[in-house]
Amino acid sequence: MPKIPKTMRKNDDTKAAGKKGVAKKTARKKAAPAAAIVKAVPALPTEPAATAEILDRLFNVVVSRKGTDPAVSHSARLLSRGRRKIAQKFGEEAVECLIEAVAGNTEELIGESADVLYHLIVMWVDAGIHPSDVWAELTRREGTSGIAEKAARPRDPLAV
Ligand SMILES: N=c1c2ncn([C@@H]3O[C@H](COP(=O)(O)OP(=O)(O)OP(=O)(O)O)[C@@H](O)[C@H]3O)c2ncn1[C@@H]1O[C@H](COP(=O)(O)O)[C@@H](O)[C@H]1O
Repeated sequence: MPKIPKTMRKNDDTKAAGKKGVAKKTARKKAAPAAAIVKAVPALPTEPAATAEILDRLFNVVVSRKGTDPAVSHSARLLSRGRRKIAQKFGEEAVECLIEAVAGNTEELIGESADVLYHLIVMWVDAGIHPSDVWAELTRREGTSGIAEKAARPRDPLAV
């Protein structure tokens, strides 16, 4: 076999693959584009992202439960029991929430916060309030400090 100059051997993949180390390098080089494609395709989400959008979704679910079987749906049961019961349940959950906050129980506070939000949404459904009404009010307030807002309120002349 005729002797191949060193410079040519360097560019010959077949030769290079036969050498330990060099073969690995070549393999890595060739695999790179495929790896990049795999990285570029995001994995399909198996469950919805845990964001505040859950509040809108939960509202829609609770609305859909209105008038359905109270034996099957807790929301339907609560809604069928009327405004006073709904408000009472919200109040109970709020108290449980503040108890956990004062006790410094972080995990329990998270759970109770979820209870409060769920019961608040049931209260909105009963009262005919749409979440977007509340989001609009929060947006209107955005950027206004509570201190400034309070100072701008008209003073009650009868206040002591
Ligand atoms: N987020 C909640 C949620 N949070 C709390 N709860 C229920 O709220 C109830 C609170 O328990 P309590 O013992 O305090 O209330 P209670 O059983 O009414 O007790 P009483 O005051 O009547 O004695 C429990 O049954 C909880 O399971 C909830 N029930 C439902 N949801 C959501 O609402 C969706 C629809 O639920 P259903 O309407 O049940 O289909 C569900 O898929 C969830 O996403």
